[in-house]
Amino acid sequence: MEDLTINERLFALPTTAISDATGGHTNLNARIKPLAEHFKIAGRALTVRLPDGENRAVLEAISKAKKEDILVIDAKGNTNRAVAGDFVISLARGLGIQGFVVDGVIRDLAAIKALDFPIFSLGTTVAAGFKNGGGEVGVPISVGGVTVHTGDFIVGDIDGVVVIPQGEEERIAESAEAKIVKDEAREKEALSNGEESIRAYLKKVLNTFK
Ligand SMILES: O=C([O-])CC(=O)C(=O)O
Repeated sequence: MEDLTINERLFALPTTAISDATGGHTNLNARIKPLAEHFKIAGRALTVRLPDGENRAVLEAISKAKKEDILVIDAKGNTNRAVAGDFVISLARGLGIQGFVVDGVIRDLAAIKALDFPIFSLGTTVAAGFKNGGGEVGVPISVGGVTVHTGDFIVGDIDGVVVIPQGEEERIAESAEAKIVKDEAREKEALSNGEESIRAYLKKVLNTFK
């Protein structure tokens, strides 16, 4: 694994293994889902806190983001007003932003799918957000029931989104990688020989919990 960067290592890991490594305490609420099944992200958070129904601060965040950042947007669970549509998403994509995680909704889903830009959100709506201003970029936020700081590591895939607090990523990657090796060995043991090995595996596990 020495040759891979931490981004590459975490990108290669399923969120489920990362959740096992973190203890599952920093997984976003399951309502925040990828808008296409193949969407996958792994990178640093840049946080955005929006006033209810507003979205102008998303532009400020796009202008401040570094390449490969993931915008993590606290829209307070508002499902009536979009934090972005295909135009704003195109701006983000054009500047090398990796994806959005939104405790709220976006719009123009068909065009966004065509852009193949990964978004994890509560879903979609038709109405644009208000543009009166307000909101903050880079402050601690609460998204999907989890506190997120700028610089925390975010990984998202078909199962959902996990947060790794900044500084924990090496330890969590190592632990998740080890878990995968262990799970593979367990699967091999249980499934190698049909019913016989399945029964033997179940017997062993159930006995350890007696
Ligand atoms: O203007 C907005 O609020 C979002 C929008 O429609 C777009 O980005 O295309």
